[in-house]
Amino acid sequence: MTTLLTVQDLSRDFGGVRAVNHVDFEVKQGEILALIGPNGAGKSTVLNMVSGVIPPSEGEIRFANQPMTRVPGYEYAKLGITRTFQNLQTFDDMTVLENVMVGMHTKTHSSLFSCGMSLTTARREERTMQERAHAWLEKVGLSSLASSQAGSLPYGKLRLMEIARAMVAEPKLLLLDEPAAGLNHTETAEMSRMFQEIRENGTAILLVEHDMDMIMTIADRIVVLDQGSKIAEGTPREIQENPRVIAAYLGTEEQVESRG
Ligand SMILES: Nc1ncnc2c1ncn2[C@@H]1O[C@H](COP(=O)(O)OP(=O)(O)OP(=O)(O)O)[C@@H](O)[C@H]1O
Repeated sequence: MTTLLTVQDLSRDFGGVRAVNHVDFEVKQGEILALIGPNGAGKSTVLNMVSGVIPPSEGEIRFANQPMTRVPGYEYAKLGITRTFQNLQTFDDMTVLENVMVGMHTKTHSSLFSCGMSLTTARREERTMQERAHAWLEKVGLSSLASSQAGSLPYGKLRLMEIARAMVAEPKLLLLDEPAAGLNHTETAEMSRMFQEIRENGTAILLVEHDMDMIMTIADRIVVLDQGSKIAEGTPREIQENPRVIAAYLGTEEQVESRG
């Protein structure tokens, strides 16, 4: 499988705190890679660097063989990386459809006035955008709520809306920060199925998540961080059996053994 994303020797300091410490991993085309670890392990910081929200202190990020360190954050969607956030980033006063269409601004031409586009072309582009947004709303099961105000939607549905918004840009790599947070069991299972479908359609996923059932069901590979450093990498089965990972989650190895 071709490598899509390469993270090499990546570190990030916040003042005197080293949040991420010399981390390496790769995401291959069309795979789901999960980034897990106890609270404060550095997962969101890695995701924020990979999505261009914050720069690394050291190290390199390459996407489709291109160094990303100097690429501004707003260019990422155009290059094929989109993301969702741990804390929802929605526009409550806009409709669900409009919220999803926001994800397509990088795919369309600039405004009618700035580029002198003809009205017919602009209308055609708007129609195409609407059709694509509707198609994604259907895939995430929100078609019937397209005209509802986003602010009126329950939390679980807003999470689905965010995924539709990230997917309308047709990314090669989708970054997800705790997509199952606050969802019930049924919603999490539905979301897991959707991620598998997204992978089958060729988009790779880098996922930060605490829900181990979801991770173990959908991840092809897992990278484990603890206190900023990578402590393990492997298949879900390898990770479940790794003593260093068990120790990081539950305390010391001795404690784990004594629990029997
Ligand atoms: N903007 C910031 N300023 C200062 N310290 C920060 C900042 N962001 C993160 N940190 C620190 O960096 C470390 C890693 O945080 P990060 O949020 O990346 O961990 P995480 O693995 O995503 O945790 P969680 O699972 O609790 O979300 C923590 O010690 C955190 O307090």
